[in-house]
Amino acid sequence: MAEVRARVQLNVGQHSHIPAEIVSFSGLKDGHEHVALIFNQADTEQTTPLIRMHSECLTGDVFHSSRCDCGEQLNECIESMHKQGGVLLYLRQEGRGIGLYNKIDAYVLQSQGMNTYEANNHLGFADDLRDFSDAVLMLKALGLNQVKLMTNNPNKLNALRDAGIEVEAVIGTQAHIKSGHVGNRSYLETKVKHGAHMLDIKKLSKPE
Ligand SMILES: Nc1nc2c(ncn2[C@@H]2O[C@H](COP(=O)(O)OP(=O)(O)OP(=O)(O)O)[C@@H](O)[C@H]2O)c(=O)[nH]1
Ligand SMILES: [Zn+2]
Repeated sequence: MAEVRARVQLNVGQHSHIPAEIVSFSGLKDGHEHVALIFNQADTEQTTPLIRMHSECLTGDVFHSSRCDCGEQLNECIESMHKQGGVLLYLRQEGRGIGLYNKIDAYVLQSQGMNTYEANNHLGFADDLRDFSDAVLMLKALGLNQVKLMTNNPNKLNALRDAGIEVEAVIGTQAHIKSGHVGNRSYLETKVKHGAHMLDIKKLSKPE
């Protein structure tokens, strides 16, 4: 069982204009400082709030790197939750759980032609090391057993359903495509073809 440790107001978003609360927890299992952002008090005011489990991506979330779509997904999520309320779980699972330095090593291999999963495997890691059990503990600590989930990743849906959280709807995020030599098009295509992601592949293969 995890519990809310502290909850405090702050404004977020690209212009610090979106009111939210940040929540810390006690009793999480994996030793990382995961946090929740709550919009419009959705945890107490809504029976089935929109939620997102967002895995940390320093390069994408902070620097808006061309190699992925994480920062754009994060902004899209914050804007949606500003409008309709929601709970954003920001999970400290950098690089699908392999950590930042290993992710940079994987990028080196991707620059040499491997795809994102091959690079992980070449470094001795599974395709995806993430475990969403702390996310489930966070939802339960907030009293949430019934949600709408914002994702394109079927593993996240399965993780919640397996833990007894009722997922009433899955809302995909948009395809945020960046072209060019170190763009994210082939990264997103690989996630669709080999990772069963539910992104619209036609949009990805369409020339700009
Ligand atoms: N190992 C590795 N991790 C990456 C790479 N590109 C992005 N990541 C990480 O992948 C994770 C992406 O997380 P999420 O945004 O939750 O995404 P997702 O599994 O694609 O699912 P949704 O965005 O919910 O559809 C972050 O932890 C990133 O740091 C890469 O090339 N290699
Ligand atoms: Zn990223």
